[in-house]
Amino acid sequence: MFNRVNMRVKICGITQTEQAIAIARHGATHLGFICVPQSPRYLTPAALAEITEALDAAGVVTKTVGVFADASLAEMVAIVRRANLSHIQLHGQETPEHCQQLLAELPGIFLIKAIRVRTAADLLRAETYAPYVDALLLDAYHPQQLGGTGLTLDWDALVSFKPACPWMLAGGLTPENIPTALATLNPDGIDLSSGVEQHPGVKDLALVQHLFEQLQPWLPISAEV
Ligand SMILES: O=C(O)c1ccccc1N[C@@H]1O[C@H](COP(=O)(O)O)[C@@H](O)[C@H]1O
Repeated sequence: MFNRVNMRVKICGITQTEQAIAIARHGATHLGFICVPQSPRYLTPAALAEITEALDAAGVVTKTVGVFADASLAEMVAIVRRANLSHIQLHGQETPEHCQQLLAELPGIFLIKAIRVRTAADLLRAETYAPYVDALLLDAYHPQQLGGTGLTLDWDALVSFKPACPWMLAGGLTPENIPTALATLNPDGIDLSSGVEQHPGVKDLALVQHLFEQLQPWLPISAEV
């Protein structure tokens, strides 16, 4: 078993202040907030800003990730500024050109491009984003849902995925399957949502604690990028 340093651990789909604080204290390096109105985990900009202000007030140091899907540049800029987010995750059909426009508008933002993987061609497409983003994220494909599906990727099909930037594994990760996922692959980070949830938007803090127990062999973790 390898001992991974600089592992990023993102817990996504958080909607409650107390849970955000607790999850960061468990060791999450990145907290994800869904800014996609169709999602059952959607947070209004006001509710998101309330949570990030509470994190600051509690002295919690963590990266805050706004998850968007095909949102307008103006909307993303407004929400990032209002909630003082450190990261944006693009989970829709955004192109490398969109990534460049976003970085020009928000210099200093950390940009994660999510690719929903169906075929090997999607992995090649993912690599074309590497010059324009800080990290890639691979998620499972679902025909009707953009994310938070609980579906896992075919990890064996990802073993040769070595993009020219850090990458994070998502899609159906749970405290139980995370050791196998990390032993199979060598991602720079992991991202969990429904696998540590009671129901959409409400996390199960016992599962979050179990996750970090399972991650002990891969610690220390790092919030870089
Ligand atoms: O979680 C959502 O509702 C969501 C909606 C729209 C875009 C992305 C969304 N979530 C992303 O899904 C993956 C993980 O999902 P899971 O662990 O399989 O439940 C993660 O990248 C979230 O950011």
